[in-house]
This record gives sequence, structure tokens and C-alpha cells, in this order.
Amino acid sequence: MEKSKIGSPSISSFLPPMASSGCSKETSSSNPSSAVRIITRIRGFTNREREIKKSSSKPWISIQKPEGESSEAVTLSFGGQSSSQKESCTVHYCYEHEEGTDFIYTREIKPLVSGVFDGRDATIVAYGAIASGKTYTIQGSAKKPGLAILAMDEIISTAEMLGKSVMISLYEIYQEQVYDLLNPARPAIMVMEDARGRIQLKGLSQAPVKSVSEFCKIYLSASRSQKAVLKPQTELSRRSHKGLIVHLVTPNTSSGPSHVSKLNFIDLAGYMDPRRKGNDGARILENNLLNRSLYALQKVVLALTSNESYVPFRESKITRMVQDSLGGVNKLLLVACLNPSFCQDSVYMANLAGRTFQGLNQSITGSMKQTKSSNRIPTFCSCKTRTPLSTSASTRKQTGSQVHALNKKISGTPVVNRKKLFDEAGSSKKLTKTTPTPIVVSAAETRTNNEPTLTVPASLTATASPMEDEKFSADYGKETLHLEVEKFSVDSVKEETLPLEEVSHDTYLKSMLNQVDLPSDANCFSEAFSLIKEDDSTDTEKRTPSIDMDRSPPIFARLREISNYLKLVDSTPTCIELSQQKDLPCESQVSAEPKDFEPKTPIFECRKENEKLYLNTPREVSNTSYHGSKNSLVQEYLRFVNSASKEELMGLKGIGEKRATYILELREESPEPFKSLDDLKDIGLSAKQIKGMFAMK
Ligand SMILES: Nc1ncnc2c1ncn2[C@@H]1O[C@H](COP(=O)(O)OP(=O)(O)OP(=O)(O)O)[C@@H](O)[C@H]1O
Repeated sequence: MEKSKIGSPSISSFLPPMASSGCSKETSSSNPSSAVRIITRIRGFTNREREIKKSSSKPWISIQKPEGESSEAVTLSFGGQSSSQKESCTVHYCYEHEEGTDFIYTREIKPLVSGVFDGRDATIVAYGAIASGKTYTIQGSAKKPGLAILAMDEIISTAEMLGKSVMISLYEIYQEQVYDLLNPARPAIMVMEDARGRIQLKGLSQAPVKSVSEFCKIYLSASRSQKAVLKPQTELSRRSHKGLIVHLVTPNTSSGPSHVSKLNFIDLAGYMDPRRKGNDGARILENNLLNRSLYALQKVVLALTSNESYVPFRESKITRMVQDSLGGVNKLLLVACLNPSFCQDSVYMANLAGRTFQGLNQSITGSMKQTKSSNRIPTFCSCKTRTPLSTSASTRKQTGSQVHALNKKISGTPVVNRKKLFDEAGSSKKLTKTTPTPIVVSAAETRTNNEPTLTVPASLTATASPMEDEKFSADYGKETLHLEVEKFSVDSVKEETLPLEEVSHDTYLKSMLNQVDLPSDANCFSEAFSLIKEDDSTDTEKRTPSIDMDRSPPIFARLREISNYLKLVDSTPTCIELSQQKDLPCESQVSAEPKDFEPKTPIFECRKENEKLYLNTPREVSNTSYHGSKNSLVQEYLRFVNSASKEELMGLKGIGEKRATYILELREESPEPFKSLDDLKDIGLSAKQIKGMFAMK
């Protein structure tokens, strides 16, 4: 075994582009033949880190690469600050800091780009601890373009030769809401499923791009403008997921209809252990929402690879967004980014990558069936010394039910069509995916700026200092980009408008129960839920017995989750100040064990415009939260009724098949037919029935 150590600051990570491509690993293990590939990337040191690490340079990751050209797995071992603890994980490949993005591009992304031209979608997801190099990998730096820019260069030039066009969409997911970065003024976009089961992103703009420099301008300015999308009063921190969708459009020809292939780049928000000292309820909640996307992705991958009939795409917005691009002949590349110096969060991330890799292999060898419960659900506690996420008794119970849900074979019509990741028959054939509706390609902006080979625009490289290299989006042509953004918003970006046939809903709070330790005492909301849960004796419509509560959590589960969330919010201060720690060595961010946490009597604070309202007594808190919670419940209920599938609607109290069908018909006329509880009368529910749903003591 070839063995190398990471952690020494003496090795420069800023080699010239392609400098590393001459190394012997160029051709080894670059065989992304399977549908899912899991790699890690250990980033180089920043200038600041190099200075800090001058004296202490103890390596913390050992990499064992099997010798030979055909190596298909690499083992990473982690030694913490105390060398007594050793952990390891295995992934398809590990890129070290001297291996540049262009090298990764050649080995990993190029084949995916070819696949996109053959009609196969591909998705590249970068994840990892905070400041582990995710953005650097996907977007790049002033001197070194990231994977997305390198891919776009190839796609644009090839598309031009083949007479295809390229459109892009950029989005951000903040607290499970999707925002259009090409048009930040827009309200949150809706992720829907049409009658044919395809995902429609209602309200997400698409901009045509004809050259890589044009793409860079849009891409980088949109990255900068993402902050503007977020509303300051609701912004707990600036952590969010960012996504780029490249649509490769083949126009109608005599030989076939038009079709679109997609290449997705996703830069997930940095992982942070929710139990880190100093985290309050709001931060924990935010963390759970962010981290859950990662775990949802893992669950989706494992469900697909083991050919489960239910794939939990709805468990997070990000998996829902790329649902169409996963499974079948499509490809997925998971890039776990790791910090070069010790970082416990990076260890968790590497372990997650290792578990996913293990799960994939078990699926392939057929042994997955025997080990379903242990592998399908991510267990967040592979580290011997610490568990990254706490698990209470109730959590374990929930997890158990999820395992049950996943293992369960669904009777009746499945909501999600079964997709196979390892579709051997289809893997080599060219796809003829037809577009359901023509995509609006703007004719307003026709640029003639063709650049056959990629060079990051001169303005990016000429003035870049070493420090600027570390984050180029911050300094890149501010005024020019501002104008570009406006121009694109107005002229070049057009919205894809598609008929809404069936609106789906997300279940983004579902895993909260699994990830947060909650007080065990019941509160008034639980009673409200039990009321809703009860069978409605006045409901004359017949129930469909085949509703699977675990599989497609109906309103009961969602309301219970909200209740638990409210419990959490009630029990922790909501007025918080968060500081962003960037470029600090990760170990300095990692703090003590949970045992260091000292429970204190909470002071409840609610923001009321500019003043702070202090609520000190339990009664004050309870009264305030009661009204807010009831409102939230109602809003959540209405949102559910406005977006749930027929099957899910039939799981609601008072709604049988006829009413569910009627609701779907109403939604065809108006996307949001239910704006208040009174509107439920339109479907024949009496005032008493409606009141009964939300009665609280
Ligand atoms: N391979 C690399 N070589 C050298 N420097 C790098 C590399 N990857 C990242 N960096 C530097 O490390 C810092 C953090 O990188 P980056 O912003 O990409 O991290 P991130 O994981 O996207 O952070 P966040 O969690 O905040 O989204 C930046 O200053 C970046 O320039």
C-alpha cells in the first residue's frame, strides 16, 4: 500500500493548473462506472493557516491507496489531536491537496459531461465541514476555476458544435426555502411534481449562456447576490445550500423531439455539529435543517441503490430539487471536502462518506438486504469518542420507525416510481428524454463572445493576489457585475412556466424529531394533535386504509414535528447573535463535549421590530407561544392542503377520496385555493369540523 500523510504545511497546494495531472494517478481509479461515486478532497492550506500551523504540523489524515492502476478504493485513517484514537473510512478515491481542481475535473467530471451529451443527467454534490473547500471546489478561486466553470467551458463549446443550447439556473436553499439567484426579487420558488411525476421548479429562472466568460459573470455575481435574497430579520446565519443547474437543450429535429439533460452542481452548507458549545435552540434548529439535507441525500442514495420502492426524496428540498436527475442511468458524484488540519466535523463527514460507500457496496453485492436497518439510516455516531448528534430514547424510537418505513414494501400505487441506480440495460443507450413543455430561451440577449477554451476572465486573474485567490467572488468587478445582474434579470432571464397538475409538499421537519433532544413533558400542542389524530366520527367519507404514515408523513406527523419545534423554541432564547468564523482552524471552532453545557433558566426574548420584548414568566411565554403556534399550525395545515398529493390528502381528518379529488381540481384553477380555514368550507367541511381540527385547551 502506498501511504501518505496529510497535514504538513510544507507542501504547497497552489501548484499551477494541471501541474499534478502528470502524476501516475492520472489514469488510476478514474473509472466512474457505477452510478454513484464517492470521493474525498483534502484542501490545501490557506495563507493564514500556513502561518498558524508553522510550528505544529502533526499530520492527521493517513491515506492508504492500493497500488496499481485499477485501485477502486482508498482508505483514510484519522488520528485526532491525541494519537490514541484512530478511525478510518473507505471511499472510491481521495484527492490530496497537491491535486488541483483541474485534475479532479479530468478524472471525475469529464465523463459526466460526456454523459450529459448522451442524455444522462449528472449531479455533483460538495459537502463537508465549514471552510473545508466546497465552494473552492465547485466555484473556484480567482486563479483557479472550479469544477462548474471547467465543466461549463466544455459544455458550451461542445454544445455550439452540436447545435445545442445551454441554459443555467442558480438557486439557494435557505431554511428549506428555494430562492432564485438569477432573480433575487422573486419570492421563494415552488418545487412541484406534475402529473407525470416530473419535478417542476415553478418560478426558477433560466438564463442562456453562450460563452464561459458570460457564464462566469452571471455565476459569480449571483453568488454574491445570494446574501441579498435573505431577509435580515429572519436570517439566523448565512449558511445555505447553493445550486447550479446546467440545462443542455437539444432542439426539435426531424429525427426526434427536443430534450433536456441536466448537470447539477450543489455546494451544500458547511456541516457543523449541532451540539457544539454555544449553540442555542435556533442554531440547533438551523443546523438540523442544513445537516438533514446531507443525511437525506445519503438515504436517497442508499434507497436507490438497494432498489427500494420508496425513495425519500421529500425529506429535504435539495433531494427534491434534483430528484429527476437521480436514479436510472443518471450519475451522482459525492465530494466530501476535508480540512487539512484537524477538524472533528471533517471526521464526521469522512465517516458519512465511508458509510455511504459501504452501503453502496453492500447493495451491489446483494448483502444490503440482510443489513438494511444498520446501513440504510445514517447513524451519526461512528466516532468512538463523541457522537455528533445526540440520540434520545424517543429519537431511537423514531429512527426505528423510519427503518420500518423504509423496509416496508408499499402496497397500492407508489407515489414515487421505482428508479434503479444500476440500470445496466439503460446505461449505454442514448436517452430520448422529451421536454414536457418548451423551455423559454431568451432571444433578447444574443452575445457573440465565443471562447473555445477556458480562461478565467482576465479581470479575475490579472489583479489577484494570493489572498484574493482564496475567495474571488468577494472582489470580482463589483460595479460591472452589478450591472450584469440587472441586465440578466431584466433581459436574459425568463421564467419557465409550466402547468401545475399536482403540487407536492416537502416534509422538511420530519427528521427534526430524530435529531433534537426534546423535553419529555407533553404540552398543549400534543393534545391538539391528538384531537386531529382521532377518527372523525362525523366524517361520512370512507377512508383509504392503505395510507402509510411513515412513508408519506401526513399532516399529523408534520404538526407533531411543528409542535416539537415549538417546544424547542419555547425552551430556548430566540434572540441570538451569531458570529461567522471563517478561516479559523477548525479545531478552534470545535468546542467542548455536551457535558460542558450547563442548563440555565432561559430568558425568553422575542423581537418586536426594533425593540426587545422580554418574556420572563412561563405564563407569558406560554400565552405568546400558544397564539403563534396555533397560527403556525393553521398555516402549516393550509400549506399542506394546498400542496399535498391525493393520497396524502386522504390521510387528513375529514377528507376522503371525493374531497381529495375536488381539492386537486380546485388547485388546477388556482395554485393556492385555501388561504384561510374558512376556505375549507368550499370542500363541504362544516364549521364544527374545521373548528374541531384546531381546538386547543
Ligand atoms: N484546494 C484548496 N487549496 C487552497 N486553498 C483552498 C482550497 N480549498 C479551499 N481553499 C481556501 O480555504 C478557504 C475555505 O474554502 P471555501 O470557502 O471553499 O470553503 P467552504 O467549505 O465552501 O466554506 P463554507 O462552509 O463557509 O461554505 C478559502 O479561503 C479557500 O480559498
